[in-house]
Amino acid sequence: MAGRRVVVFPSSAELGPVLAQLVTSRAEKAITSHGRFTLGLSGGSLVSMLGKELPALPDLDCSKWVVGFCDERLVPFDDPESTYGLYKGQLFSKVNIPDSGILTIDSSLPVNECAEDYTRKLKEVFPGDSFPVFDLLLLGMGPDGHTCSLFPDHPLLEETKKIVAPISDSPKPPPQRVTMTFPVVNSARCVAFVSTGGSKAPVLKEVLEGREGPAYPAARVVPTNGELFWLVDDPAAASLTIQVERLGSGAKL
Ligand SMILES: O=C1O[C@H](COP(=O)(O)O)[C@@H](O)[C@H](O)[C@H]1O
Repeated sequence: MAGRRVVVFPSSAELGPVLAQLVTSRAEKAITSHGRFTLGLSGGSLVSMLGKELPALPDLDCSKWVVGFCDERLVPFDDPESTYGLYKGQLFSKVNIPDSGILTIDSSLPVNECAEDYTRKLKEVFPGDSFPVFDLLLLGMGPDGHTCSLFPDHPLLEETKKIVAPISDSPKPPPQRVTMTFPVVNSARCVAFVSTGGSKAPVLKEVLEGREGPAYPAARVVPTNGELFWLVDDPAAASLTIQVERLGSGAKL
């Protein structure tokens, strides 16, 4: 791992613009080095933050972006729980990512086939790699320490072969989902968690400062060769005792 950076902002209002800057700086670097930018998106609170910050950037050009989903809920795209559906309304409709560059699940399939179909789509985009190497993955973390749809104590935490796994018993609704596995997450060139709000404070402390017993899913995100950022706000960071960086909205990562 290139080193973990824990960066604390006064609030999500200051965090958002720096997250957008991180995305565009890694996009520029990737396009210069290999002609395209591969980005994995998570759902939850990230959707509205990215939907607010990215379209507001002047001259944002997403024509060379390829976007996948770190996890997705198996519901129709017009269901309010659909991560793709939410991004479509709040982000994709406002920026110029080509439709062919948005890797969606086929939500009409049963969950196992949906995971296989999404695996095939990822393999087409990353031919030759045993696990896809995304330029940037944006992750969230639930108050239970889950990330993607990798939940505490679930057998999927031990998955080492699959790129995408189905889950039918998600403790957080909806129960059927597909998720990238840890080998994919930990192969990325850069991973950034975004965690805001006081409800995340207890688990953030456990994840970043360690605890007895099995590691929370979010604590298992340790990119083999990539960068790892934790971008958090003051309420989420309230219980931390480790050294952190404190930045404001004009910062560059
Ligand atoms: O269910 C999910 O939750 C996590 C965390 O969401 P947040 O709203 O607490 O940030 C999210 O990262 C994941 O993509 C989603 O499916």
